[in-house]
Order: sequence, then C-alpha cells, then structure tokens
Amino acid sequence: MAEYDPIIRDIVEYVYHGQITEEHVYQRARVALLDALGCAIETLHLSPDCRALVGPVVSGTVVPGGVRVTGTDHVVDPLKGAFDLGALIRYLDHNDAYAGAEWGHPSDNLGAILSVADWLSQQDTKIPLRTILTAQIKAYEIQGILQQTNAFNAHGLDHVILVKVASTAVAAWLLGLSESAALAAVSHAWVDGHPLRTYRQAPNAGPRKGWAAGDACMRAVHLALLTQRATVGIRTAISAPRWGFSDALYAGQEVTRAFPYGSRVMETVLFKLITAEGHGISAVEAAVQAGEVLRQRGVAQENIADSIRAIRIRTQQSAVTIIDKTGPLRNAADRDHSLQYMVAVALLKGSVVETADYLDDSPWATDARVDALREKITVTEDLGFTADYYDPQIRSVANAITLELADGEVLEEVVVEFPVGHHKRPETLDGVMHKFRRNMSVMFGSEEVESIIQAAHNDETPIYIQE
Ligand SMILES: C[C@H](C(=O)O)[C@@](O)(CC(=O)O)C(=O)O
Repeated sequence: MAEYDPIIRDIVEYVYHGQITEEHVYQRARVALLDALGCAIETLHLSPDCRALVGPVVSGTVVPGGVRVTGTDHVVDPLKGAFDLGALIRYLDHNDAYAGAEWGHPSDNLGAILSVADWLSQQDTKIPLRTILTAQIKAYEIQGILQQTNAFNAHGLDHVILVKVASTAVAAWLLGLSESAALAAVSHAWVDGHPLRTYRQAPNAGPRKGWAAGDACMRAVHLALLTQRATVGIRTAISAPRWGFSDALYAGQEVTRAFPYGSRVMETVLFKLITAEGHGISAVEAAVQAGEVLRQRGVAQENIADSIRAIRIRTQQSAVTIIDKTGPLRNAADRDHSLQYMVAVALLKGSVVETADYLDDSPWATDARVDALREKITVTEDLGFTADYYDPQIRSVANAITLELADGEVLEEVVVEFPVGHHKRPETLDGVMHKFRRNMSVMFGSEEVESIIQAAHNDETPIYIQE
C-alpha cells in the first residue's frame, strides 16, 4: 500500500515523537496561552457580533460534560467549543501572529486544543497544563514552518488551512488516536476544500476573517473525531496527480518545508502589543513618533491633520498585499486591515490605535479627518524591507514614514524595523503580561487574574478546575 505523503508523515511523526526540551520555550508558551485567553475576554467585552456567534447551535442544548466556553456560561459540544474558543481568541485580530510566504495566527489553534482538552478532562482523562503547552508548541510549529515557504494566499486560499492541518494533528494526539489514525485524520485536513481568503481582502474584508479560525478549529476536531471512529485516510491527499491538493488547488506546486520541526515558531512568534494587522504595527509606532516630532515643533494635537500635506510610507510586500487599502471602509475588519486607517488614527490621537478604535461605534470610524488623512497617504514597497522580512534570520516587519508639511518642508523619515511585540524587542514579554492583565480586568478582579497567572506557571494545573 502507498505511503502517506511526506508532508503528512512528518507532521504526525513530530506530533507523536518530537521532544521539546527547552524550558524557555514552555515559558513563552505560557505567556502565549495567557495572551490568547486575554484576547478571548477582550472579544467578549468589546464585540457583540462575536458574542452572538458563541454558544450552542440550537439554544438550550445541554451537553453533559461539555466544553465550557471561557468567560461565558455556555457549555457546548467539542466542535462548537473549538469554534467558539477559536473565534473569541481571533476575532479582534489582537492574538499573536507569524509571518512568512504565508501569514497567520498560531494561537488560532488554541480553539481546538483547549476545546478537546477541556472536554477530555471532564470525562475520565485529566489533561495537565504541560500537555496543553506541548500541543500548543507543536501546533504553532507546524503552522509556522509551513507558512515560511508556502504562499497559499497566492492561490486565493486562506491561511486557516494550516490551522486546520496543525489542529487536526494535535487534536488527534490529545484524543489518543493511534499514529495511523492520526495520519488518516491529517490527510483529510488536506483534502478539505479550504476557504477563500477573499474575506480578508478588499472589497470583501469582513467579519468572517474573525471566525475563520474558529471554523478551522471546529473542522479539525471533527476530522479527528471522525477518524477515531471509522475513517480511512487518503494517502496521496497532497500529491495525487490531477486530484490531490497540489494539482487541484495549488497550481501543481509542491507543499514544502524549509526547516525541521522544533520550536522555532514559539520562540519567534510576534505578540500583538498594538492591535493592528501584523504588517502595520511598526507603521503605527512610526506614526506616533512622527506625531511627537510635530508636537515638539509646536503643532497642537488638534492641528496635526492640517499641518500635513502628504504622508509617504515605505513598507514590505506583504503589507502592500494585505493592508494597502483606499476607498470606503465598511466594518471593523475592513478598518483593521487598512494601513492608512491605522496610521491616520495614530496621528490624530497622538497615541497608538487600540482595539475599540476600529469598531463601528468608534468616533474614529466616522471622523472625516481620518478619511482626509488617508487620502494624503501613499504606500510603496521597499525591496530591502521585503527581503529582510522574508529572511528567516532577520524576520523584520518594517515600515517607514515621512511627513511632508503643509509648507512643503519634508521631515526626517521615521523607520521602525522590529515592531513592539517582536521577539527581538526586549520589552515584549512584560508587555504581553501587561496586555493580559488589562484584557482580563474587564471581567476579573486582580486577585483572580494573579491566580490565573500562577496556575499558568504550574505544569500540573488541570485544565478542568472543579469549582
Ligand atoms: C496574520 C495577519 C495579521 O497580522 O493580522 C493577517 O492580517 C494576515 C492576512 O490577512 O492574511 C490576518 O488577518 O490573519
């Protein structure tokens, strides 16, 4: 019988036999887990749209021993749990991100991991935190390593394909599937159609980009559970001539892997300390610095917009593809994928753009000065920025801003190569903990928050704590 495609085999081999030995990787995973939970609470607090999506499909459904949806009273089945947790973590685009030929949010996988772990823990298998962190590190790694070299976006496919693949593999492991069943489950993830990323791009950018990860997590758990019961795998799911993933959806290209699986992704994941599409965070920082220069020159904050004739942004290719956007912005997801919007708001506020600033009811969403400033912005790709962005040793996500003033004077360019939240910025991990405390404070008292942090530092913490 034919062997499974190597990409499928390698994933399962890593999930079932890969050893993560370095404690600092687990330490970063704890921080990443807390960050994702804080993002879920932030979403519950700020987004009625996402709140409306969570909970049982049929209201009133009772699932004995079901998955508790963080921050709510909902108890749902493991599929809906994966959807709900994935959507809550991801909805406002504030969870960690990773770049490469493809982009994505590794913590999207936590929807599947936490749902399965919580469900199992309430049956007869107690899942300790260490196991969850291991699954998390591995899901990050599979997604990120495959992102490095495979541009699914170039074929219109959304990057949640990798959430589905990675989450299927770790869900299978958590569920105790045999390796051969896990191979089958992962093969099914590859033949699973795959959503179009049109929901992230103009003119269709919209809320689906917030729940697409939840959808992928749900499907991953479903595929793992189906395989556990009875499903046989598809050995050449990727490579089968004409009908496999490569020929059918990837223009005949091979799916590649440039590095062995280890823990590289957890070690270098970008934490979003500023709510902004990842390729624009350094532009927000540069805009704040440029605004500061204007204020130092005596321009009052309320006159900033009038004092500027033109704004020139140099950026990397991915930012041009994803967030260089003119024209009307129709919803929060449309705004948080607009480089011009985030820079204009940062200049007008005199501080970084925040999650609430993108929402429909934010005053910025309808402020005519934002649109006026957006029109003054030109965005161009800088080939050097693009090269450094793709270089796995550098991994910068640079932006540079030059202001031309109303009187024609051109100010010195402000360049930010490594955005706050980048692993090369020393303040990153403290910043994430600050963000976590702030996000959690909308629902929990400080003692409770501190006890959650403590629990996240104890490998034996059971995921299910009986109140
Ligand atoms: C990874 C991205 C981010 O930093 O938010 C991304 O914007 C990429 C994309 O549009 O594909 C996202 O929404 O997931």
